[in-house]
Amino acid sequence: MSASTHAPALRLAGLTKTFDHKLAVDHVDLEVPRGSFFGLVGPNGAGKTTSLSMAVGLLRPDAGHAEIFGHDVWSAPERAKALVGVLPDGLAMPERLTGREVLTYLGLLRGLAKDVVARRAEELLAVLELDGADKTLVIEYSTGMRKKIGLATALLHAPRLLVLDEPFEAVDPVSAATIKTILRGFVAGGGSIVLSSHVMALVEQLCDHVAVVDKGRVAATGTLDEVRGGRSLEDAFVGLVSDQVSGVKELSWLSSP
Ligand SMILES: Nc1ncnc2c1ncn2[C@@H]1O[C@H](COP(=O)(O)OP(=O)(O)OP(=O)(O)O)[C@@H](O)[C@H]1O
Repeated sequence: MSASTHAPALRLAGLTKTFDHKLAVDHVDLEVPRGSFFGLVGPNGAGKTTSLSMAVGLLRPDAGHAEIFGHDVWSAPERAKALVGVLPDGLAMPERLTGREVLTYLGLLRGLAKDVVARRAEELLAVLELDGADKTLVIEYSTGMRKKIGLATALLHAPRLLVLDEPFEAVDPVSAATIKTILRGFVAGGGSIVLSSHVMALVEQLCDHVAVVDKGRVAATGTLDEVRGGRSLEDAFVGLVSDQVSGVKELSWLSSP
């Protein structure tokens, strides 16, 4: 499946979503350049997961568009979804299958040849250090193992864009280093990545572009250096969402008498 020549890897235009009269995402515009490693950061409840879910066709927006390499996620879903690998928040997995069975099932569902699925599943399980758990059912996986098998399912069909919601959450440092190497290699090979994270140091380490989302809106976006403006990303982030930080009251009853 080819990607349209000049379009960005991901383009969000006016994406909006309301839940029960509460505006969760408010006219979000965002461009993820091809070949970029793009970090999405924001406070709890800022609208990151909702935006990413709409971006990849998991949640229908109330208004706006999402395009993956120029293919509209809602009017051309087959083209768009062939080009993207997704690690959603709280990924639902077939719990009574082993990791290898999950990969085989999803690979065949994607239309990959049986031998291709078998080879890639073998490599992914080995690289993500899940081969030891090959006989283990997903229901017995730890949270970190679930993240890793989720990442494997996102990579299986060799997408050109990865959209990863908190890929490092609950992942141990050794596995995190492995995942970082895989993701850097993916970008070095011409792929594009959007990931959300609360860990600023990790975003600074990996990403070349960043967007800060706050209260359903994009508060800042650009290259990492543009958004940081000579500060650490954490300081820039806190500066952009500072009304929440300055409003924190001390819990006097926690102090020793
Ligand atoms: N299915 C839903 N039903 C009702 N409200 C929702 C639903 N999903 C999200 N929301 C609300 O939308 C807002 C944005 O939530 P979202 O999960 O997108 O934020 P987030 O930036 O990903 O947060 P976090 O960093 O805590 O994961 C929040 O106020 C949340 O309570």
